[in-house]
Amino acid sequence: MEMDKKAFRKQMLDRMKELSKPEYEQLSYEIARSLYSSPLWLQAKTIGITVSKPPEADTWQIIRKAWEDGKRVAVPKCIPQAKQMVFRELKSFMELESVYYGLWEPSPEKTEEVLSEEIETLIVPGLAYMKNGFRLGVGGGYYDRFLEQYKGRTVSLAFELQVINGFPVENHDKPVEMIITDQRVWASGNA
Ligand SMILES: Nc1nc2c(c(=O)[nH]1)N(C=O)[C@@H](CNc1ccc(C(=O)N[C@@H](CCC(=O)O)C(=O)O)cc1)CN2
Ligand SMILES: Nc1ncnc2c1ncn2[C@@H]1O[C@H](COP(=O)(O)OP(=O)(O)OP(=O)(O)O)[C@@H](O)[C@H]1O
Repeated sequence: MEMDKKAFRKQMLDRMKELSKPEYEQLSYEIARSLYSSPLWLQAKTIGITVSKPPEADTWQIIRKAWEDGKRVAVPKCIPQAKQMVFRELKSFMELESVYYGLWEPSPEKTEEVLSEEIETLIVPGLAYMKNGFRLGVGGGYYDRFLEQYKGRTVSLAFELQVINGFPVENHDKPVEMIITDQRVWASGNA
């Protein structure tokens, strides 16, 4: 099972990497525009969001737009020993530091913690999704653990090619309410 997942993650990443830069930019832009018209975006004053690393759909432009719209942006910092995440308020990209795997995280010296209950809409990252909202993440279990106690709304952003028919789901997997792709919005009805 774990080996299956590992090979499957690599396969998904390889498929995402096949997007050309213009495709990546255009599809990311379409996903972002679709998000901006969603109540999950419009109604949230505080959003939780990761800082994307290609080939993940771009979130830098979404963070910028959130600031323009006067939203509070909370970005995760991982605590690897505990496999937990703490969200911290990002007011400038210059508050980011590169910790591992080329991921950008908020610097604890430059940012303040945002509590889970303050996040109204959480944008949940993943590599692959099923139409019913189940997702396969990068494998730390950080989001599955966070979602156990998180009470707000959830949405994932994905290229349509990441939405597939089936993959192994485990007991601890928590579906997202909605998946926004470059082509459509998949609502899970699982809220
Ligand atoms: N852009 C972005 N930021 C993100 C995530 C993401 O998916 N995308 N995350 C989404 O969760 C968190 C970071 N996730 C991580 C997941 C695993 C490992 C890690 O240490 N992996 C180990 C193997 C762990 C395992 O297989 O159980 C390794 O590769 O050695 C690190 C960070 C928070 N930030
Ligand atoms: N709620 C949880 N409690 C304890 N362990 C968990 C929980 N969620 C996940 N795990 C463990 O974390 C590891 C990674 O989980 P999994 O492969 O499901 O992550 P994932 O699908 O990539 O999701 P995520 O985006 O959360 O990392 C597994 O060893 C799993 O057993």
